[in-house]
Amino acid sequence: MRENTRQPEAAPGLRAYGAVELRAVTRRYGRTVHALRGIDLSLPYGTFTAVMGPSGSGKSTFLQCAAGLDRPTSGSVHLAGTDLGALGENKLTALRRTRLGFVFQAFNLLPSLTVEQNVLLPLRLAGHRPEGHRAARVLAQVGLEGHARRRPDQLSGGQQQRVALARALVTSPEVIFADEPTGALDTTTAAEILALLRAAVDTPADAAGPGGTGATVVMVTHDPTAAAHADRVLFLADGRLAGSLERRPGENVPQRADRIAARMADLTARRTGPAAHPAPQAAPEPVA
Ligand SMILES: Nc1ncnc2c1ncn2[C@@H]1O[C@H](COP(=O)(O)OP(=O)(O)OP(=O)(O)O)[C@@H](O)[C@H]1O
Repeated sequence: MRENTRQPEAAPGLRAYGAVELRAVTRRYGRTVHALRGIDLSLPYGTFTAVMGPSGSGKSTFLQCAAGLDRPTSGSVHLAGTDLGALGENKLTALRRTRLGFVFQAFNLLPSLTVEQNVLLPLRLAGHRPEGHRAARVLAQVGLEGHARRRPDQLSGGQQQRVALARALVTSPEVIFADEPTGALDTTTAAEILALLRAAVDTPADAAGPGGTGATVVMVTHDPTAAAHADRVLFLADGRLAGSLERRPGENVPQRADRIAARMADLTARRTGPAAHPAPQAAPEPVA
């Protein structure tokens, strides 16, 4: 079900390229709003990256451009080796449907469809015959065995987000883009969803990446605890990368969340405090 644009499986040199690569990406709205001012990054296969930043810093714009939902004003985006700028709308849509997964804050399930039908929707839209066993596999993966015939309004919020995650996983996507996936959930349920995203990255059996890595996850969040589940947190400020934090070996989620919250507080203070004039120019840490 992959497109021809996909790179050969397990080509050793492929690992030299990221699953998500942005080069000098800018996005302007009209003449005056510079939502992204030149983003360069490479996210390795089988990694979990969180993107944080103050309100208006460009997180959603970044996610939209990285996921091929929006086109940059300048610069290039490569997903798993495919240059999105070289694709017309039809090919871009096909790539999104077959090689990417999406999870949103509002779940975005179709209320009139059963859980199984919702999960199989990406396969249907991609023109494949939906196979019940694939829905059963991903529903088991997210802990929803036995719920296939229910409708979304018969499920809790956490269960609905599990369905959305199963729907994102059903095509074994190379990259999963998540926009505030825990924003509408309580703390315990949020932790469960984050553990499932983490598992999608850590489970080679899902074989989404070349050489059998798990999925690559890119998640926008406001929540330091959610970001603490990622391998790396990227910080955006005023449309630029303003540093990153790496996961430290042996550090637990609360400790990491504290570090992330401190960095966010620092970014926000630079923006709003007396030192915020002129606009912050934090020296970006190099992003591999
Ligand atoms: N369609 C649009 N037209 C004009 N300006 C826009 C549009 N979308 C976003 N912007 C502007 O671009 C900048 C970045 O917005 P973006 O939504 O990417 O930020 P964000 O970090 O996701 O914010 P938030 O955390 O509040 O959701 C903001 O100044 C915003 O007002």
